[in-house]
Amino acid sequence: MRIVGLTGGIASGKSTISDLFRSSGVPIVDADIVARDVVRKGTGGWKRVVKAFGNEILLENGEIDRARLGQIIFSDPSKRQLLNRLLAPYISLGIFWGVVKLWLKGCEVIVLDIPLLFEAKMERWTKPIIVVWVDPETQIQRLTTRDGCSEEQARNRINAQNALDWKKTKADIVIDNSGSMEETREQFKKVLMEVTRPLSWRELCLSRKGVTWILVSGVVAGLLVNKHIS
Ligand SMILES: CC(C)(COP(=O)(O)OP(=O)(O)OC[C@H]1O[C@@H](n2cnc3c(N)ncnc32)[C@H](O)[C@@H]1O)[C@@H](O)C(=O)NCCC(=O)NCCS
Ligand SMILES: Nc1ncnc2c1ncn2[C@@H]1O[C@H](COP(=O)(O)OP(=O)(O)OP(=O)(O)O)[C@@H](O)[C@H]1O
Repeated sequence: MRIVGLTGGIASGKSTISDLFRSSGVPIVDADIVARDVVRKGTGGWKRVVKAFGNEILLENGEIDRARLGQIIFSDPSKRQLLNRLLAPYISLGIFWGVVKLWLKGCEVIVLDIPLLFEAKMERWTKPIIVVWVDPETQIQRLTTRDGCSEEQARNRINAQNALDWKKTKADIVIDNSGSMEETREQFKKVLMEVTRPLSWRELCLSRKGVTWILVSGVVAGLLVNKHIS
């Protein structure tokens, strides 16, 4: 199985690239969705977050007020570290289950869309690593437009992550998403070809097909040896 890492900065275009993968038939495990699921009302993650941040981060229906929690953690690094510490085990487990489910289905190439891939030190589990990059002005402009936040809020959010230029140096593949969607789609075509090239032996051995093949070969070899001895 090939586990491709997809990361970047906030509003650099990860979801946009994820959507292109999905519509090309490549399944995605989306860490933002996992992170939402693990804090649904009544879950273990929800209890931990409410205990640490108090009832003032709850909406009337008892769900977490994400906008409120976002304001708190993106303006206070110690609170952000606390939230990250509280949720990291739940998010990692959720991502792991996402991978297991796709493995059981027999998927051979999957993409993990993880904004904090490097920060959470998960990059060692993925190859290749794709970084979606944008220039700083475009990033601020897209973030303020999409989330309706001020430039200062946008900068706080950007600074809450490792620098995008640094992430770019750690990438196997860089998608420059600073231009038009058309330009991004053109780059994506090449990336898709690279990502869906035939699996290496190692990747094949890790896939469901490979594991089944190894098990069947082992059993057949065992039977033959047994027959030969007796
Ligand atoms: C703070 C929260 C409630 C804000 O929710 P909101 O719906 O406004 O944003 P959303 O979850 O869609 O995240 C948007 C983007 O913010 C960035 N981001 C989210 N959490 C963090 C964080 N702890 N540190 C740095 N950047 C973050 C990511 O780029 C993400 O794609 C939420 O982001 C959250 O629970 N974050 C902690 C969990 C986490 O680490 N998520 C990232 C998954 S790896
Ligand atoms: N090439 C592009 N041209 C114009 N707008 C774009 C382009 N790529 C993405 N956008 C827009 O920029 C915004 C951010 O993109 P997207 O949501 O894909 O980023 P993201 O990295 O997934 O964000 P987050 O980190 O918050 O999850 C969205 O409003 C999206 O429609």
